[in-house]
Amino acid sequence: MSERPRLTVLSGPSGVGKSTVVAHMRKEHPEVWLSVSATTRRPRPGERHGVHYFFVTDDEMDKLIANGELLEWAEFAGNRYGTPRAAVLEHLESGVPVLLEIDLQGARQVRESMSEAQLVFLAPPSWEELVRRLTGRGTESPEVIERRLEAAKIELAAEPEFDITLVNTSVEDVARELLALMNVV
Ligand SMILES: Nc1ncnc2c1ncn2[C@@H]1O[C@H](COP(=O)(O)OP(=O)(O)OP(=O)(O)O)[C@@H](O)[C@H]1O
Ligand SMILES: Nc1nc2c(ncn2[C@@H]2O[C@H](COP(=O)(O)O)[C@@H](O)[C@H]2O)c(=O)[nH]1
Repeated sequence: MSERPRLTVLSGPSGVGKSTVVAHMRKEHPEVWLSVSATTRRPRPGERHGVHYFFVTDDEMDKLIANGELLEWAEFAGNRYGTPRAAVLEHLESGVPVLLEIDLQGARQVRESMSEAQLVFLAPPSWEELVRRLTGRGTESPEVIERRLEAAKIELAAEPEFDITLVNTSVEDVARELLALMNVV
């Protein structure tokens, strides 16, 4: 019987490059299963329901929370986000390496409920580069960027809570390091 893999959580400030790194990693290693979160945020152009997120209404999110269907959930910059519990547990049970890409509040909840999880913090090379990336992505209004940068200050201060920090200078390097941490390569 294969050993149950560890759950890996990837967190870090908005715009640091989490999705970019994960997409790069999964191009070469599609066997890594990335949890699809539920969110009340509106889809960005190109985002698809069930692929990037499950886009839900406030009422639907209320029900997911009330029914205990989320492993963790948090409010981030004006929207709610949560990880569907059942799919995560099923994939771990079947021996698949599982990755969650979630915020600091979610990472803290996972640490409480699944102590075997490894928590990885993705840090920017500098504050200026983080601002450049978040602004340069062009997906958020100036007001939302401001909220996300306020959250980023709190997230950066929480870095010591994580098991390991990777600095996202090179997408390729970080993707390789993450795969090694997940025992995939
Ligand atoms: N190593 C890198 N060097 C330069 N630009 C990068 C790097 N990694 C990511 N980027 C760019 O930074 C921007 C933000 O990346 P991405 O959307 O992956 O961030 P994120 O951490 O997933 O953000 P969020 O938490 O808001 O979803 C994108 O435009 C991406 O192309
Ligand atoms: N606690 C959770 N945080 C999540 C989840 N899914 C995504 N996120 C985090 O939210 C912010 C914003 O994401 P965006 O797609 O709107 O840019 C980012 O830090 C994500 O990692 C989740 O299920 N739970």
